[in-house]
Amino acid sequence: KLYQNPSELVKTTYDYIVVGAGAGGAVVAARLSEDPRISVLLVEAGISNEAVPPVAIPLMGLSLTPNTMLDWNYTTTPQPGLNNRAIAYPRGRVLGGSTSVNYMVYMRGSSDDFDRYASVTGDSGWKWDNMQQYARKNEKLVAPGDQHDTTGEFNPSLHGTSGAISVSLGGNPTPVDSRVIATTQELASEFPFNSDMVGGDVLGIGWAFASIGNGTRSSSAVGYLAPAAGRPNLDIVINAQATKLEVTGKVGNVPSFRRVLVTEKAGAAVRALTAKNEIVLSAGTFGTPALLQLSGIGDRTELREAGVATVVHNPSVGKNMSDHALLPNVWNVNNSDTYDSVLRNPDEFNTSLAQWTKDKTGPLGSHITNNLGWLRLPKTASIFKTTPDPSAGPKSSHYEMIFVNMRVNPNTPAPSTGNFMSVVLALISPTSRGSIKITSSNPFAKPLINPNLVATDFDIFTLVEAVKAAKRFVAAKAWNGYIKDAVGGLETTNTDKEIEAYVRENTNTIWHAVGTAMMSAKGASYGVVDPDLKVKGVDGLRVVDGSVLPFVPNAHTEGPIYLIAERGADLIKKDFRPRA
Ligand SMILES: Cc1cc2nc3c(=O)[nH]c(=O)nc-3n(C[C@H](O)[C@H](O)[C@H](O)COP(=O)(O)OP(=O)(O)OC[C@H]3O[C@@H](n4cnc5c(N)ncnc54)[C@H](O)[C@@H]3O)c2cc1C
Repeated sequence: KLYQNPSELVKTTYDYIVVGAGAGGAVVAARLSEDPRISVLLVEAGISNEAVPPVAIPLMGLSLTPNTMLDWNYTTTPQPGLNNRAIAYPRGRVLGGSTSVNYMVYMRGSSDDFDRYASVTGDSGWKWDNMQQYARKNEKLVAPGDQHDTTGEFNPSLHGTSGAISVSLGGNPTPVDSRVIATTQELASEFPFNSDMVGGDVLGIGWAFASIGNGTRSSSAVGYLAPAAGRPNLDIVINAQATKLEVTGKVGNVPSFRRVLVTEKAGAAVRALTAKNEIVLSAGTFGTPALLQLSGIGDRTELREAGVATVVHNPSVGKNMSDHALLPNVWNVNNSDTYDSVLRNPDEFNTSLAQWTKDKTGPLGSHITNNLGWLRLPKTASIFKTTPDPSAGPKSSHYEMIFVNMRVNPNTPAPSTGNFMSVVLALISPTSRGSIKITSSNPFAKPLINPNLVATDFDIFTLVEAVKAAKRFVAAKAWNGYIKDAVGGLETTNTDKEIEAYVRENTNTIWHAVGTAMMSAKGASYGVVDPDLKVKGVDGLRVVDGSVLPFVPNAHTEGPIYLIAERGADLIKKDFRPRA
């Protein structure tokens, strides 16, 4: 049953309480409640995804954040690597979490990523080969919106066809796509074609998948919660913010945390809810460490400064944040068939909306990108003299190229005229690490979020090289007559020094922060959760969301987090014993 706020809840005790209904929490709540013996309450601070129709419309994803009612509306601390700019950091505050507001690029990561998670945690269950069963539980490959012939665009044997999330190739061909693919033939040694990036080797350029089915967003709310919502053993409460976990006893000499305080908003009544088995934290890379810290689990000095009494001293809580920095590069193009005009011209928008409403096709039903590329610095790059290669392995990249049939730039408003193409770069194997910490015991006060983007020599080096690679890419003959000129500052970058200044002035984030409650081996001297996702040093708490990933993967993060959550749900189910 769906409750509109915590005061409506009839029951206050469940076997499991899951906090946060995003990529992690929706999976856990849906999978646990498959077992009719298990009662589950899913607690979500935000509203229903169905309350805001544009959530379902793929290209309107661009308008859902930042600074909207669907967003936690975070701003980072000033970023030294970005000329001290403080940037917006959106996070979904809605059923589906960030999967209801994100841009829907769908990937799994590289085999190296998961093999590294296994080796860092000492748990072979996180290995790529073992995780493929969960990829299949997650993915339901469906035809693209325009039903085009997809032969040669992917390898069907690698995909799931009966999972929870609808996944498809781009449903609206753009003038950019064929030129990108032609460039992979023309400049094959530097930019080879990858026939399918979900197979574990991400390297090369190929066709992109999106969590879109029938021209509609397939979020964790749509794919996992909607089919489970009628189960008598699953309750979901929205407009319900968890503000604190409370100690309910001791097991051996460690404290149990089986009570969570929940409220609709500051000043509203507080409900105390009890989990007989476990509380599962799925509040995301910012929400989960913040809730741990508010509850006295964190670095004791930071907690003291925030006015919170320490229950468990763990200096790793909120640390080790790794994120993909994003740098949009934009060119004017000789073609009026770009998405720029759909989004700024009311007549075109209304025509497209009518088309989408009729049959879910057209620009609004399409994905922001039809092609992606995952690339490495050359082995001979000078940076490797001073920095060991931070990538997860040889099938993993240092930077990504995202090809977009419009101007993308989160830093400045779109101009009122012009047609554009963007090669958006993302820094995939950063060596910078950031952090999050609360500054007050007030759960409604914003935490300090410091992704610490582009803070190292490796990160700036890689982005500068990536800009040069993007320029080489669009200099291919395939773009003759299409690309006019670079804009947004790119046009005046010739030397490495000029490119560096441009990078620092224009880089943002692609919103993939992970790692702030990282997994590590049992008994390790660092880390927040064990490989079974149980919080170290306490009883009754697990974390299942992006915060457990020790390194940001070779993927847009929803896919890998879905996989982690599918296995996490399996681990929890295996441990289930009815409790009085
Ligand atoms: C604008 C944007 C674009 C993105 N684009 C892509 C993309 O194209 N492809 C991709 O793969 N990934 C993308 N991502 C990233 C991806 O969506 C996230 O990595 C992923 O959803 C994170 O999953 P999660 O479960 O860790 O957290 P979330 O999905 O963020 O879920 C956390 C949930 O917990 C809730 N919550 C937090 N605190 C509390 C509390 N105290 N009490 C109750 N509830 C709470 C939140 O409201 C939210 O619903 C994007 C993200 C953003 C913001």
